[in-house]
Amino acid sequence: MLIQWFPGHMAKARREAIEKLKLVDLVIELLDARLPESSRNPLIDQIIGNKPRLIVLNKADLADKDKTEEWLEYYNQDEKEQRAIAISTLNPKDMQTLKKEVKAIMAPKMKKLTDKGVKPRAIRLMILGIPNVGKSTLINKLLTKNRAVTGNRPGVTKGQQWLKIGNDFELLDTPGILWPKFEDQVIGKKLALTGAIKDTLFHKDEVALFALAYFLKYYPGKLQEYYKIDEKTFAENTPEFLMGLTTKFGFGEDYGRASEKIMFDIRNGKLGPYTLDSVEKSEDDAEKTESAQ
Ligand SMILES: Nc1nc2c(ncn2[C@@H]2O[C@H](COP(=O)(O)OP(=O)(O)OP(=O)(O)O)[C@@H](O)[C@H]2O)c(=O)[nH]1
Repeated sequence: MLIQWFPGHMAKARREAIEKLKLVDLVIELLDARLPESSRNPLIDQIIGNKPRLIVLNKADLADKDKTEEWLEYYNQDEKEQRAIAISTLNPKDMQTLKKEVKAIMAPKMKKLTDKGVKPRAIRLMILGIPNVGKSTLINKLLTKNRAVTGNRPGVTKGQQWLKIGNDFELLDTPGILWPKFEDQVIGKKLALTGAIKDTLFHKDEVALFALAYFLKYYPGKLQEYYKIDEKTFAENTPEFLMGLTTKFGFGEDYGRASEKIMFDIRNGKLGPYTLDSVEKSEDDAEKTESAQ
């Protein structure tokens, strides 16, 4: 579901997310592993506040493994007091890892409750993230067996239901959907390329040119292999390169059609795994923001 975001939608999404947060013990902040920073909502820390959270980089099967490791190291630095894992909803084992992590984060709180004599209860969860990061897929995958709805609990009256995951967890059946970042053109192109925002917000050629420039810089071998091009075909100048590929595809001068094909191929991992955000860049940006304040 792709939404055009306007201030009214953003305010409503924020309000709804905050309402849901009140009902849960822990929030799963779902990100796209191919763009861990660009797929975060700009106000996420404010919205989640001190609520325990597990950052989950989803679609790890489509992302560059080395970069995913770097991102996990970055998010799991001790001083950040947060936990992050990478998963793919295609991998059932990853669902077990996710549950284990949630339990580990919640263990001290749950122990405190049982020490006080409170009967042990299921951990209540919700999933929160921008469009297209895989929220609905994750909900379905977590519920492979024992799909059941529990009644008589907060939330149910608000048109939501708790879904039971075994005996240990209850999950809100509707995820929190937040708006993506769009104040920055580069982030916008990354989001369009991976399908998180409508690619019609940009001219198709713009997104394809951005993608080609990125792959030429970081993953030239993937372009070479998938499009079967030799080194000579690589033009320094990306528009020229796009023109060369259009001819190679047999699309004449239809650069729009070639751009669509390139976007489709990259979005769907045809060229292999890739990551569009880098930890170093993110650290530079954080420093710039701090020094500007
Ligand atoms: N390769 C891959 N694709 C995935 C994974 N998880 C989800 N997807 C795909 O990503 C697309 C979006 O997934 P959804 O579950 O609809 O995402 P969502 O966050 O609920 O999207 P909205 O309803 O727009 O908020 C679908 O085509 C899924 O099949 C994953 O781990 N790997």
